[in-house]
Amino acid sequence: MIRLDGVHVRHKARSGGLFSRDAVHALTDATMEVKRGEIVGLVGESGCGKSTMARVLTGLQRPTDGKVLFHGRDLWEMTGAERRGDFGSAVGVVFQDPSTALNPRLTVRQILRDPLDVHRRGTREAREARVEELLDLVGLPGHTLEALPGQLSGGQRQRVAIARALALEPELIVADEPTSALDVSVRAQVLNLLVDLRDRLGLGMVFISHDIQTVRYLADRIAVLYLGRIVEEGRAAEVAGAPRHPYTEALLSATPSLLETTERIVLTGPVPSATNPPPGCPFTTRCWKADDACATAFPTESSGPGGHRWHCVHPQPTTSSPSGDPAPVPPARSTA
Ligand SMILES: Nc1ncnc2c1ncn2[C@@H]1O[C@H](COP(=O)(O)OP(=O)(O)OP(=O)(O)O)[C@@H](O)[C@H]1O
Repeated sequence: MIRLDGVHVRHKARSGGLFSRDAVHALTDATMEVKRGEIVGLVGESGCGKSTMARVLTGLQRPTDGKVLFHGRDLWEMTGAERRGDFGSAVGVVFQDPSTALNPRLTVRQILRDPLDVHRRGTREAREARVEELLDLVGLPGHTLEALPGQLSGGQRQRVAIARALALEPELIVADEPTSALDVSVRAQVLNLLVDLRDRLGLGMVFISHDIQTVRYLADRIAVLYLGRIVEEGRAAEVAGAPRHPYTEALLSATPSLLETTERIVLTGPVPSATNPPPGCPFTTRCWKADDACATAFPTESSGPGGHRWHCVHPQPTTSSPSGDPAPVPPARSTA
């Protein structure tokens, strides 16, 4: 449905309010695709390029290089009207914080009707019927329609935001950390709702999170981002059950599940600056396996079964089954 082909996003770096000659490499050579009915999880630490990827996928950010193909058509060769119209209605976005994403002065009815009015969808009666259908889709009771966002709980507000994203019957939903601002008690409900909507509507979905254990629970495929690069990508069972990139293993060990006995890998130091990143593997400065071979050039792509691919000179051995079973306990280590 949608494919990024060698996408780069670079920004001009600023220092002290002035633009410098340096570039911020927010995304480098990103290639990935999302099929209909599939949930792709994007994971990585803060600043690794997740939101940039979301902006590229939703047409809000034009790549500096590379292509965004929607059903094979180059998004940036479409006219502005096509991009806003056909593409704009085919992609829905759910943001992290529903408190700031919803206009506090509009009722839920007005919030849900707004995209239908802007895109002139059907008659007035048809739009009203669609608004009620949307509320039903996300499991909210009818009286919610007359409420203001401030009168709803965080979980209910996020359901409204999801309903709004569905208003124009999109093919793709991009959800940028949609549960991070919510109470722990309602997170699972919102995650279940997203999976349920994918199943019922056959949507493609990109789910962005810094928490690989959450992503593993609902995604079909996972792409792991580090300093603007996709360092590993594949089916969730392989990436989370038998990771090949040390960074993926470190992310997995950071939030171990109750069933797993994998020892925690402590990554020391921050993610390096995205301004003029080093030519080699971006993970070199924090990797316990790094040697001179890692510092010279970005590792070429290696691949395994099911489209599993990774960029690492010293990949993790394939020790565990890709069924998601726990990997054997690795030796204790730290990058300190
Ligand atoms: N408009 C911009 N101008 C300059 N640099 C930018 C701009 N937007 C993003 N960046 C930089 O690009 C890199 C990737 O940012 P991005 O927001 O995509 O990361 P992220 O993984 O979403 O982080 P977070 O989880 O904190 O939102 C960061 O180094 C960020 O500082």
